[in-house]
This record gives sequence, C-alpha cells and structure tokens, in this order.
Amino acid sequence: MKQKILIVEDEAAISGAIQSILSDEMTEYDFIVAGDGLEAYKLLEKEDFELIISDMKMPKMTGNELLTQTLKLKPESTFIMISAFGDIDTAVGCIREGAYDFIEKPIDINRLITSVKNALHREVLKKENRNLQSENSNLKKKVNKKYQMVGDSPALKEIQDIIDKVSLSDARVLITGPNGAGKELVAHAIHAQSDRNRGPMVEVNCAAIPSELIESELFGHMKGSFTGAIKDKQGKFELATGGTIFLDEVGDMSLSAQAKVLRALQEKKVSPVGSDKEIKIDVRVLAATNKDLKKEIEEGKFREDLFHRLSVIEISVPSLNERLDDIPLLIKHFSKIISEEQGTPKKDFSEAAITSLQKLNWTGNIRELRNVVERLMILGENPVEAKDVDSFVKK
Ligand SMILES: Nc1ncnc2c1ncn2[C@@H]1O[C@H](COP(=O)(O)OP(=O)(O)OP(=O)(O)O)[C@@H](O)[C@H]1O
Repeated sequence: MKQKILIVEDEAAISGAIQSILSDEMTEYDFIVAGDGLEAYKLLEKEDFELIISDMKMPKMTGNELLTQTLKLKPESTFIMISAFGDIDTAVGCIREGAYDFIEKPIDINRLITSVKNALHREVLKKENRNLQSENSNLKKKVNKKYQMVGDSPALKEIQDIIDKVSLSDARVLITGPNGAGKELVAHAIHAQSDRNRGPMVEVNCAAIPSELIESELFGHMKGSFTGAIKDKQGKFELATGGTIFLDEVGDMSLSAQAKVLRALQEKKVSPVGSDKEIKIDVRVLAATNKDLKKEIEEGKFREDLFHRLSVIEISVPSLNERLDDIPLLIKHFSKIISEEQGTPKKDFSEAAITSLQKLNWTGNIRELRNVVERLMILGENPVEAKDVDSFVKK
C-alpha cells in the first residue's frame, strides 16, 4: 500500500494543480485532497499521512488551527503551510507552532517540490532513527541481561548499589573475591552501565600471558622488536581507547609488568615495545584478583603504589557460602538460561532440592552452582528432587 500525502486547500484549482504536479514527481505516494481544515482533521483522525500540505486561510477550520489540533493528536506529523498572506510573522508563527516549512502563494513549483522532497526525506530519517534507537535499546537490554547480577541477598544489593554509583564515574575499581564468585560479571556490569558502553571492553587475563609477553600484549610492539614480532601489533590499552580495559587476575602480573602498568596509569600514555613514540590513552581501568593484595604487598610480590592506583574503589564480592539466600533465584536463572542456550526443556527444582543445595559447601562459588544446575537438569527428574541432589552432587 502506498503512503499518503494530504493536501488541504479550499480552492479546487490550486489543490488540483498541487496534486497533479506532485503526483508526477512522486509516483510512490497517494495524494488525498481535503477542501477545508475540518474535513482534513476528520481524515487525520482515521488515517496516517506522511505529510500534510495545508493552506492557511480556509473556512470552518484555518490552517493554523488544523496544525495545532493535529500536533496534539499526532505530534510526529509533518506540515508544510501555504499562504497568500505570507509575511514574516505568519511564517515564523507557523514554524514556531511546529510546521516544517512555509511557502508563499503564488506557489513557486520548484520551491514546493524541493520542500516536499526534503520533508519526506526527513520522515525517512526519522523512521530510520526510531528503528536504530529501538535496535540499540534491544541490544543494550540483551547485553545488560547477559551481565545481569541475579540475587536478592543484602550483600548483592550492596554490590549493585556500588556498581550503579561507580558506573557514573571513570574511577578505577579493584574487584576482589574468590574464584567463580562473579568478579568478571561485576566488571562487565560497570562497563555496560557506564557512558563508555559505546566503546570496547577489552579483557586481559594477566595470569594467562607469559611475563615476557605481557608488555607487548598490553602496550603493543613494532615489527622486529623481538624474535617473533613479525608485524606491528596494537596493545590492549590502545584497543580499549574510548572504552574500558579489564585487568583480570592482576595479582598474577610480574613485578616488571606492574612497573610498566603503573607508568601507563600515571602518565596516561603507553609506548609499544621497540618504539619511542608515545600513544595517549583514554581508557577506564578495572582490575580483579582473587589474591589478598595486601598480603602480596607484604611479601614483596605486588607494588603498593600500583595497588593504590588501581583501588580507588574496591568492590569485594562475597563467596556464595556467605549469601546462600541467593541460591533459589540463581537456580531459577540458570535453569532458564541453560534451557534457552541448549534448547532443552526448563526444569523446576523442588523446595527440598533447593534446601539441600543451600546446605552444600560452595568452594567453586557461582560457577560451581551453575555447573551443578546443568548436571541436575540433565540427570535429575522433573522437578529436580532432593534425592537427585544426593545422587548426582557429590560433596
Ligand atoms: N550474581 C550472579 N548472577 C548470575 N550469574 C552470576 C552471578 N555471579 C556470577 N555469575 C556467573 O557465574 C560464573 C562465574 O562468574 P565470573 O566469571 O564473573 O567469576 P569470577 O569471580 O570472575 O571468577 P574467576 O576468578 O575464576 O575468574 C559466570 O558464568 C557468571 O556469569
């Protein structure tokens, strides 16, 4: 079905001329004519028009009244006003009221065609923009869902509160806590909620990179700067420009790498290995560790100055054993996402099964709970019962 343009004009000769000229130029639209403002308004109540081209002086309802009433009814409507009485004041008044353009009579055909084409182009852009906005908000919802922190224990609520606050700033955050407790999730949530979410989130697992390569990994290198450097490579700090760098397992970084990271944070610049040029960096730094960094400092394994640079804010993620209240919601959450990911039916867990699970010792924290839920969904009955927990969860 073609989209429609409404022409509102009490002089049939003029509306006929406008209709004939525009329909020759724009064959993809249907042009409908109304003889006065009231007739137009009745049509507008029933149908949508891409554009309304309206005379000002008409019986029953003037163009100005039509403009005001229509914008109340459909605020997104686009109007081009036409008037023989066009003086600057009328034109300015119409535009101020919300009209897109104002054309004086006698109508200059080229001016009319250009104005109509521009208005329609603007409509296309408006639609594209609306689609992009809804796509963007769907994507954001998906990202936020992926990094959603499930749980209603006081400890988790406190963490969520801190995340909400630190997301508004660029402050460095050190996230501590045992393995599998959700440190990485906290880092992603901070990035996703911050203004930097349009930029990249670059993760570096400091424990997984051999100490002789960490400098090149973080700051990049120039071709030929060491054996194996066969081409120039950008470092993670540079790749994270405009976004966030997440230094996971930061407590496992060698002392020499720590010194270089400290310099990068102090000077907000990095130098690729084998280069004397310096690259300015604009990144937010988040770090995580399961080590007790104060103890590492005492033992001479971690630099105190770097610790203070990284831990402007510290978020300590408690073990699952310290927030057993979160277990029921986490089970529900994992059962849902596991069945979605694997296309298997969702399973319920009986009250007794949940209570049994709350009595276990969760040394592997939430990661371990997720694995156990997955195992019980595969091996257990539906609903999963306490006896399934006894049979399939060895502790
Ligand atoms: N509150 C939570 N709600 C839902 N899922 C969670 C929550 N906390 C952690 N998870 C999930 O548990 C798993 C382990 O979390 P994560 O990787 O963030 O832990 P970690 O502390 O960074 O672990 P490690 O120190 O071993 O790297 C992930 O699959 C994560 O999505």
